[in-house]
Amino acid sequence: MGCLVLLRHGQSDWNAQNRFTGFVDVELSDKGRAEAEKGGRLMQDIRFDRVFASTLKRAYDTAEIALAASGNNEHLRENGGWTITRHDDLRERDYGDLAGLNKAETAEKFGDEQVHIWRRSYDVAPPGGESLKDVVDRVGPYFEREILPELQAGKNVLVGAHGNTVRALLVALDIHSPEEISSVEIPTGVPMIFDSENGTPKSYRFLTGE
Ligand SMILES: O=C(O)[C@@H](CO)OP(=O)(O)O
Repeated sequence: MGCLVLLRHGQSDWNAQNRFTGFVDVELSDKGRAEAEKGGRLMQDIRFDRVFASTLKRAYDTAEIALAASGNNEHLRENGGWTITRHDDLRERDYGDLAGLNKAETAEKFGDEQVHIWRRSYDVAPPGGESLKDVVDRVGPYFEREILPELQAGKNVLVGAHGNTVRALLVALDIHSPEEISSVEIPTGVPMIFDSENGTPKSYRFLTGE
């Protein structure tokens, strides 16, 4: 079994502004680029065979910055870029009508409880968007079809992901239950390395360098 690392993107401009982002293709902030570099340095011992990312630039930019900073993955450079398999199924949860709104202002308007339900419930979707369960239903099958066979073939795999796609994968892999996942928060730019059992990833730890 190869090694799996999930990497939530570094801080984005809209994370810094506390805005719902979802499918909107925003840039990394300077802090986010620095987080991606630090994450890459912490992965200096891992030589990846395959890299996957969402089609949103904050995810693949983070993966590229981290690969460059790792110093151990030059074989993945191609034509001035990097060999990364990008797919829409790995995008952040669609926040629908909330995309672009400030989270604190939205909580003032609709109440903290309603905003918490939109952000962290398992099966309630924000207006016009996806619930976490919807994300499990698109990320889980993609993982099983495209990523798991690579791990089972002994390949080391990096996935440039998003907060809610990581949370969805932790449910899809049965590492956290739908109840537990509502209180799980994923830090930006910190690699998550998985241990496997019986051919599937079963537990994880954050690589913080501490
Ligand atoms: O806005 C978003 O797309 C996500 C991740 O930044 O937010 P939240 O953590 O509130 O689900």
